[in-house]
Amino acid sequence: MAPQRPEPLERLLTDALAETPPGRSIWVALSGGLDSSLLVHLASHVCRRVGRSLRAIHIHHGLQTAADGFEQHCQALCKSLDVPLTVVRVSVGSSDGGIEAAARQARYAAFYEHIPAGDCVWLAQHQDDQAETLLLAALRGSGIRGLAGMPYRREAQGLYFIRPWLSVSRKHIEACAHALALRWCEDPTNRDLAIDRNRLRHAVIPSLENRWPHASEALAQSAAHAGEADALLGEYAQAELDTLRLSAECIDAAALATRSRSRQRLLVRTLCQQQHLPTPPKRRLEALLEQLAASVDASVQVSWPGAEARVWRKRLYIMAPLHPLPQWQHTWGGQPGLETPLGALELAVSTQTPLMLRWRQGGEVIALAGRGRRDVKRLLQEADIPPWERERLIMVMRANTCLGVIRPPDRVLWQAADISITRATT
Ligand SMILES: Nc1ncnc2c1ncn2[C@@H]1O[C@H](COP(=O)(O)OP(=O)(O)OP(=O)(O)O)[C@@H](O)[C@H]1O
Repeated sequence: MAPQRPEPLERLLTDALAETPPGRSIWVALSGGLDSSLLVHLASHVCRRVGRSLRAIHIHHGLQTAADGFEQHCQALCKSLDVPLTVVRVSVGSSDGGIEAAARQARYAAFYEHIPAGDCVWLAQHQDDQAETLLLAALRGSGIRGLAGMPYRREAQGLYFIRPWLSVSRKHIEACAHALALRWCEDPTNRDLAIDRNRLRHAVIPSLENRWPHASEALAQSAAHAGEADALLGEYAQAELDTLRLSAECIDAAALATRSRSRQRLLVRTLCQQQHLPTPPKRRLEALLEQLAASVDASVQVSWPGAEARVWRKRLYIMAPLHPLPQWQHTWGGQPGLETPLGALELAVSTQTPLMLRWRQGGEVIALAGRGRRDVKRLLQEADIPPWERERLIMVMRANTCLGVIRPPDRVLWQAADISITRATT
């Protein structure tokens, strides 16, 4: 392997710095493997040169006996570079995707918990990792989002994740590490061919490269094209959803039903992504689309893990699954921040006598200013509140008199003439 100079890799780090908000720290996600060990090494030079704050974070998964050795290596490396290191021990639970996916989940949860919002995390994945990710997605039958592989830059839960070396080959990184006589830890599981990614890395891709020497580069390039197409579709879908939106909660199902099937699929998936909900599996999605044009009175519900969709009065609602409500009622002195099963009630009311809060039971009547005594049921129908929400309203009661109807956490639907319920923030 011909030794490589590190300058091109350092230049990519300088480019990545431009993507990092000024005044915020950069954190190298340091596994202790070759790539991230080289990343923290070169990042320490680049950041020192331009006076940016650099830190490293190592997640100790505790999954293998070698894990302690990884931590010691990270400690020694960061000490030699004078880079502050945070080590987080996590316990890896179970996941449908196997132990690898569970470790990844635990790792990201640790990033979100231990890195301040607004900071930037640098990951050491490179072109060959991207090629593997694309092939894995294709073998799962993924759509364009999966085929886009890993993004260069992504924002999640207030953190910025950047992969500065996504366009660099593994060979180049390895040659640089050797040229610098760098030390790193070899993960013994990297050789385990029972793991899909390892099989691609050690058996499938080398065989492809025998015939097509630039196979990894070409696959990574395809992922980049798919990423661009995905982003573009996202922009179109976003603009179209804006025209279909009827309120913060729903879009026009009748208008959606007039679009082509492929457009409907894109719009429903984008709607889910906007709400940070999982997208429906193929069959569930088709079942939902079949029912988009249901009659006004029909009430359609299609569920999938982590989300559900409802069509009601020709409107499409997509939401997190509604869990059954527990038995609950509570005495309220009128102060904001009262914890309810649906979150903290951010409302206040000045009252001499304590009020009782409870779920709607039916039969409540409220005396409204200028409108007299009204059935809450009738008011809910007139206000077009969807049926599933009608059961999740909080009634403000004094003895048997209904004084207010609240949609948690802070929307007062109606209040009686002799009371004033206000938002705590105003
Ligand atoms: N235990 C960990 N602690 C902190 N960051 C990690 C850890 N494991 C992985 N990462 C980050 O996620 C990236 C991708 O993980 P992956 O498992 O593909 O890498 P690796 O082969 O373990 O390590 P390397 O990329 O350093 O050779 C790593 O480059 C690293 O930046």
